[in-house]
Amino acid sequence: MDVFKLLSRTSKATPAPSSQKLPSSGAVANPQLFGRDAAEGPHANARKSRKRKRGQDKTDLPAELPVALDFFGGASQPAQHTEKPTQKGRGQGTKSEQHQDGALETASPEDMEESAAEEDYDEDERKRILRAHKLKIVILEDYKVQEIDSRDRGKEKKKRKKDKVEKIERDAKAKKKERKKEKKQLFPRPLTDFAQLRTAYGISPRLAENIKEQGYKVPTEVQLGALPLLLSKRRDGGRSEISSTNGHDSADTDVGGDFDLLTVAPTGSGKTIAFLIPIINSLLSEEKASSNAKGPRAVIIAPTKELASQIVNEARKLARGTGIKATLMRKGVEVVKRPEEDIEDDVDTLGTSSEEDRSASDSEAGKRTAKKPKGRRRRADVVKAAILVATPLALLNALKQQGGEVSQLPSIRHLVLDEADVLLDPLFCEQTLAIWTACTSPLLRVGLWSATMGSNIEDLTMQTLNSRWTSLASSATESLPPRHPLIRLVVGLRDTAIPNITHKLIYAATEQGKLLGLRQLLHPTATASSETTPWLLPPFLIFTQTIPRAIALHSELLYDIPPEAGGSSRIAVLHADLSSSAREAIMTRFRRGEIWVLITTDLLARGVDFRGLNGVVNYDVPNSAAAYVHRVGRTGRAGREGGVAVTFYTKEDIPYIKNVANVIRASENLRGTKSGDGEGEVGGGESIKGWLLDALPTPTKREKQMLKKRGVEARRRVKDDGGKGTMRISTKSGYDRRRDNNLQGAKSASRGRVDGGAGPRAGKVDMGSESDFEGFGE
Ligand SMILES: Nc1ncnc2c1ncn2[C@@H]1O[C@H](COP(=O)(O)OP(=O)(O)OP(=O)(O)O)[C@@H](O)[C@H]1O
Repeated sequence: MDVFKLLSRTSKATPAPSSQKLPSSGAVANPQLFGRDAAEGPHANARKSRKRKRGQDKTDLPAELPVALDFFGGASQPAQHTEKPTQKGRGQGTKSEQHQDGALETASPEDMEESAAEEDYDEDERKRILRAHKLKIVILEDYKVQEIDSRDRGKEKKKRKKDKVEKIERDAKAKKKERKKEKKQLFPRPLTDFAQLRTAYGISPRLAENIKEQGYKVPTEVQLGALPLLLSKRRDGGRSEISSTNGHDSADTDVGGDFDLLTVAPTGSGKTIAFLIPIINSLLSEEKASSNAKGPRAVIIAPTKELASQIVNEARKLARGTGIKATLMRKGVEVVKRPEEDIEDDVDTLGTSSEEDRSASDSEAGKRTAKKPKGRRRRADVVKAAILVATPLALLNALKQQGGEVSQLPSIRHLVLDEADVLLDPLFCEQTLAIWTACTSPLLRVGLWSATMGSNIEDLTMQTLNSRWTSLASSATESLPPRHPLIRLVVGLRDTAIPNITHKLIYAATEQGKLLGLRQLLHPTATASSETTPWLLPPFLIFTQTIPRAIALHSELLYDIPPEAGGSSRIAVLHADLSSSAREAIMTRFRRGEIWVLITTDLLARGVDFRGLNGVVNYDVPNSAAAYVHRVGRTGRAGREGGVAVTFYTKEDIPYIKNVANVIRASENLRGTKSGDGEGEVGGGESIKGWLLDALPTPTKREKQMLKKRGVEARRRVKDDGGKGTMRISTKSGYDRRRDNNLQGAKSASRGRVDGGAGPRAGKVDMGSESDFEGFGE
């Protein structure tokens, strides 16, 4: 027996849906992943003693749809995250408290304002809360200290003789190294209630109202840490709201609101509003100072059009009624006004839909580069919105002038790189850095956000900040403002999948095995008793390695959903080769719950928020550990329990599967799984045994790089696989093949009768039997 088969055997069967809470059954009252039971604030005990009101739990809400069908938890209602804000005790005007058991208790509006205003924490309390929520905030690079160092070094050099200079340099290097090792940790006052945004940070009342209308009440970990950091103002002459490791509120730790931020926080943890709220608030205060300011002052870059348009929607909801506008970079729109003679472009090159193809999954398209503009066109509209959201290529194309020079964007004060690690990955890096460099304001503040961030990204960020500053200094006509630090905020364990989902790693041996396994997921009743088959109710996503494989798998499964349940309209494929309008239409239908199974590539692996998604199937193993974290992070969002991530692997994947197995194990450890006994705290199990992890080969650095770049090589040869076709997904639908097989069977049976013999199929047609499939890997 193949030892690797055991990997799937050791995985516990996922509980049947009846006993399981699913992501599609609606929002959870508390979206936090860690430290939920850490009673917070001086009022925590008082609140605890209040009597819990009956019938306040979300589960008591009248359901419009049967739970199993309400995939998106009432997607039509804006306040779907928590309770309806208009209902008494469920939002607006009331404060709800989340207890360990998920029940809610309420407080009066007066209580809420009062407690939020009073809520302050001493240093120990801040530390305790931040640690309970697994938040770590450090100053990565403090340029102010560096500048003082280099000034001192200059003075020393002059004073001492030449032979001592070397020693000074050595000491300086050692000092720098030491500082890097002992990064100064910060303990900002945690945001434990959204009401504090108004009472403690004075955000615009309209913005506060919009947050409330979204139904957000309990801040997630990343919001708990990042919002106070980004909203706090440096208090001149006063004490900082942020204390540092050594407890000194000295000038060098008083970073209030003035720094660049690199944030690593789990998928679905609400990073989008964590960067949008401070931007909108800052734009609103700037607006008062210079109400005539026009054009974008904040740029948000995202790797795909789907994610960019989702961010625009979120921004519009938060900025409703404030006068701040958010817009998506569209074809033919300009960001800076250009002189008439410079207006030229090939409209087709703007916002090209193929940009997302540059993601690892569709990497053949990665060869495409920003096309040079050609031909003349008429003057286009100039973006007037304050917040511009774009994919890197679309924005760069709009900024390119005749001769390839990139126009500058001196008015941009906020630059956000959402999914920063992929934006700074070789595929997008050139474009992203060109945009970053084009933002020439010395007051620019950069935010880099992702669920995964390698140390190479940190290094690249520091390098970019340094080189940008050097070039600003060399071209500045007046003195530059002092440099601000770079801060890093990490929630939980870096590069780990969220702990609230169940992982299943299934050995399928061959491509045929994977198809069989997938069909078992689609028809779970047939295998209800199986120990190794997880339950996976729609809606779910299926990821493949390449576009042709996604298309082929879609054709294969087209008729697998019975007509009574909606048939082929329930299953769709989405990839970067489709037109923008087709992509938008599919996204809308999937969000509405009309499509149940969506087959896609890594195009949808990052950032895209389908709230009630019950699971993710990695039909093809992801190209890296980070890709796994992002793909599976499409389920279990905002703290929802019950999401399932199924990964099929074959013999070809074995050299690389350790990456995935390690991520699963780390995520299960995070969840509180006790090592060795197989029993988890949250109904999970230790699905990857230590000895099996040891048995798996560790991929070399080169293998990892190649995998990231190209995926499993054998799988790319869809047609050219030496005639064996082992990597091929049949493009004939299962239904058509069954019909052909049955026809074949009927013919041979009738031949058998004529011949007087009785072949194996004589007189018997097994409709739908998996053993009748002959098309796998044909
Ligand atoms: N405080 C909150 N309470 C409840 N729901 C929230 C809260 N904050 C955000 N959400 C919801 O959580 C979901 C995920 O948020 P978001 O898309 O910002 O996650 P993310 O951290 O950017 O994830 P990814 O890393 O996958 O991009 C969204 O549906 C959002 O509306």
